[in-house]
Amino acid sequence: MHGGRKKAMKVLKGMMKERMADPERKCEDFFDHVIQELRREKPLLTETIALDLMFVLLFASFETTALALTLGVKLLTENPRVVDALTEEHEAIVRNREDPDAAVTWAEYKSMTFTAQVIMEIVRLANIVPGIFRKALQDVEIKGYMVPAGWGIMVCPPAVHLNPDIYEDPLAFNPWRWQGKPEITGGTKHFMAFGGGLRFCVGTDLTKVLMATFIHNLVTKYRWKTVKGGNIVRTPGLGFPDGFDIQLFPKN
Ligand code: HEM
Repeated sequence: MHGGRKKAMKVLKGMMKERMADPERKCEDFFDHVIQELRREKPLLTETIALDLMFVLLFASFETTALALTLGVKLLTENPRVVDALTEEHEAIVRNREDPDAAVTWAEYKSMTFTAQVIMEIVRLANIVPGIFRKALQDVEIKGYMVPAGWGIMVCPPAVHLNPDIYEDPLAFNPWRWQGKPEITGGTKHFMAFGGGLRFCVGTDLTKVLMATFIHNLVTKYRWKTVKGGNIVRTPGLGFPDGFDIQLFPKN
């Protein structure tokens, strides 16, 4: 991770230098907006902070979604019943389209009831973010323990998501456990894969759309088999030390 960060920072630094040197450049993406801010007389951030921000955002958006999908494909591979139910949902969507090759529409996305349950179940088990940090603003007593004001607190979402008192047979990949439950749009005491409160993940809806679109294409267009890897480590973040390679075959 440390080496990876160094390499990514080098690439970002290079990009920043190149873009800063080109005053004619059009504002095309978020990095350009940050650079525009840096060009102002009194910028809100320094170059170092801007680079850290770009790195953290890349990590928070790309790495999280990719990891969740990797674990998702592994869980689907091990649970063919879930793949069957997903295939049914998505093939019905394609059948109801005028143009079967058209892209997923918003209405179609909103109709993916079972897929939404699968995504909840993937992120519950993935526990991509194993710890969330907060600070006690005042003395708080919890179950007889006093947390003094000013102390740092690490909230541990996996302890909630894998608690058998909250989730029956917690290690089982069972999307049906979410059936009929109201949609969770923020963090709750029992679900905090995207954090909660003021710092609730801003990318939640985006990542759900990305995952649903990926699943849609996977189950309507392909079959697949595992080629290698798939072993999981928690250090404490989720990792695949030997990767997870699959081979895709066109469905028809
Ligand atoms: C499976 C995918 C994802 C998971 C599990 C996830 C998880 C989280 C969690 C737990 C937090 C709260 C951290 C805290 O309270 O300290 C968070 C915050 C955040 N996430 Fe995500 N995230 C995901 C995808 C994304 C995506 C796709 C983006 C951006 C496009 C994103 C951007 C952010 C940002 C900017 C914050 C900080 C919000 C703030 O502090 O106000 N995340 N995420």
